[in-house]
Amino acid sequence: MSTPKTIRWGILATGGIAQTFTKDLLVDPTTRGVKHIKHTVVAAASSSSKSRAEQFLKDTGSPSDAKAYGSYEELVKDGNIDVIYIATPHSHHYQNAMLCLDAGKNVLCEKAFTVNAAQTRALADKAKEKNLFLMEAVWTRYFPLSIYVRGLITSGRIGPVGRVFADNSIAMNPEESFSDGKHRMVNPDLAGGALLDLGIYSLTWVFQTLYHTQPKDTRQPPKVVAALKSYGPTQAADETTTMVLSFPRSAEAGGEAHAIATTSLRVATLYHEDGEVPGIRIQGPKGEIQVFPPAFRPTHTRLVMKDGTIEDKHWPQPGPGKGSNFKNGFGGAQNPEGEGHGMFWEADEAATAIVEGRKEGKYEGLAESILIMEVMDEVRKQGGLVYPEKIETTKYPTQL
Ligand SMILES: NC(=O)C1=CN([C@@H]2O[C@H](COP(=O)(O)OP(=O)(O)OC[C@H]3O[C@@H](n4cnc5c(N)ncnc54)[C@H](OP(=O)(O)O)[C@@H]3O)[C@@H](O)[C@H]2O)C=CC1
Ligand SMILES: O=C1OC[C@@H](O)[C@H](O)[C@H]1O
Repeated sequence: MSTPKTIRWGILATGGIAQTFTKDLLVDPTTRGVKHIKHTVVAAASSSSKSRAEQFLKDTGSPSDAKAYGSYEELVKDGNIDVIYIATPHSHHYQNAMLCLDAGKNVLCEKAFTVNAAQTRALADKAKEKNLFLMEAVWTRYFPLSIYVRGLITSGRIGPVGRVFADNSIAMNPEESFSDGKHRMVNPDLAGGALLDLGIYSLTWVFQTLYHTQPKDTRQPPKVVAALKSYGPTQAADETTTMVLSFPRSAEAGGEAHAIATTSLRVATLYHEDGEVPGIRIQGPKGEIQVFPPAFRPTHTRLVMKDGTIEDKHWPQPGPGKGSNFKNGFGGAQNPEGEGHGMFWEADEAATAIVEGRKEGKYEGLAESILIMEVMDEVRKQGGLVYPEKIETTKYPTQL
C-alpha cells in the first residue's frame, strides 16, 4: 500500500468552529478507515493578535512547530500551506477567500459560502483563473449518513421523490442570548439571521435529495416562494424563514417535486433521546426517509416503507476523537467524549481533491453552491432583507 499523502492546513480565524474543525482534523484518519491521506496543521492566524493564534494552536493540540500569525495577510503568504480553512463570520468569507485565492492558496470556506450569489460567482471565477481548489464547507454533505440517504434515493427504493420537508432551526431565545445585538447570529454587519446560518442546512437537505440525486444533465433550478419574519430588535436579520420550492421534473421522473424548507432562531423541531421527531422527511410513493435532528449533524435515520417495513440506522461519529467544544448553548449537537465531531469527512474530501488535482468538492460543486446562494438571494428579495453594502459588495478589497 502506498504511503498516505499529508495535507498541510492553515487555519484562518480562531473562533468556535475553527476550534472544533481543527480538533477533528487532528483525529487519526485511520479511525474512520481513511488510509490515503493524513492532515496536519502548519499554521493558524487570528485577526486579533498573534498570542490568540498561539493559544489556539495549543488548545487544539496542533503540532508544536505550527506557526502563529497575528493577521490573515501573513498567513496567506506562508509557502508551507496546501489549503486554508476559513472560519470567520459569513460577512467576511468573500474578502477572506479572495485574499487566500489571490495569494495562490486552495480554500475550504465555512458556510454560508458568501453573503450573496454574486460573491460566490466571483470566488468561483477567481479559483478557476488561478487553477485552485475551492469548496464550501457544508460538512453534512460528506457524512456517511448523507451518502446513504442519497443512495437510497438513487436506488429507487422509495420511488421518485415527490416531496421533502426540511427544518433546521434552534429555539435559542435570541433576545436573552444576544441581548446586545452584536452576536453574529443577529448582527446585520455580520450577515446575521436564521437563513444564512441555519436555513442553509434546510436547503442542503432539499438540494441533496431533490437536485443532486438527479442526473447532471436534467437538473433544473427550482421556483421559490418565501415568507420571512424579521428579528424584532434589529429588523435587519431574519428570525423565521419559510420557503416553498418547486423543482421541474420530466413525467417519467414523477413530474414536479416540492419542498418546504424552514428555519428559525425562535422555534424548532426539538430532539430528545425519547420521542424524537424527524426534522427531515423525504417522501416517495413507496416510502419515506426520515432524518432526525439536528439537521446539520444528524446521527439517526429511519426508512418507513408503505409495506410496513421500518429500518432504523444510527450513525455514530467515529473516534477516538477529542470530544467537542461545540457547546453553543442553544441545543446544538454535542458529541460525547471519545468521538469526533464529523467535520473530518469534509476535510478528507478537500484533501483528496487536492491530491487528485480536482478543483471542487465531490458532493457539492461550485455550480450547486452558487444555485443555493441564488435561492437565498431570492428568498431575501421576497422578504425584503438587505445587508449593509460593504458586506454585499463584490468589490475586493473592501475594508470591513
Ligand atoms: N459547520 C458548522 O457546523 C458551523 C459553521 N459555522 C460557521 O463558521 C463561521 C464562524 O462561526 P463561529 O466560529 O461560530 O463564529 P465565532 O464568532 O466563534 O468566530 C469567528 C471568528 O472570526 C474571526 N473574526 C474576524 N473578524 C471578525 C468580526 N468582525 N467579528 C467576529 N469575528 C471575526 C475571529 O477570529 P480571530 O480573532 O482569530 O481572527 C472570530 O473568533 C460562520 O460562517 C458560521 O456559519 C459556525 C458554527 C458551526
Ligand atoms: O453551522 C452551524 O451549525 C450549528 C449551529 O449551532 C451553528 O449556529 C451553525 O453556524
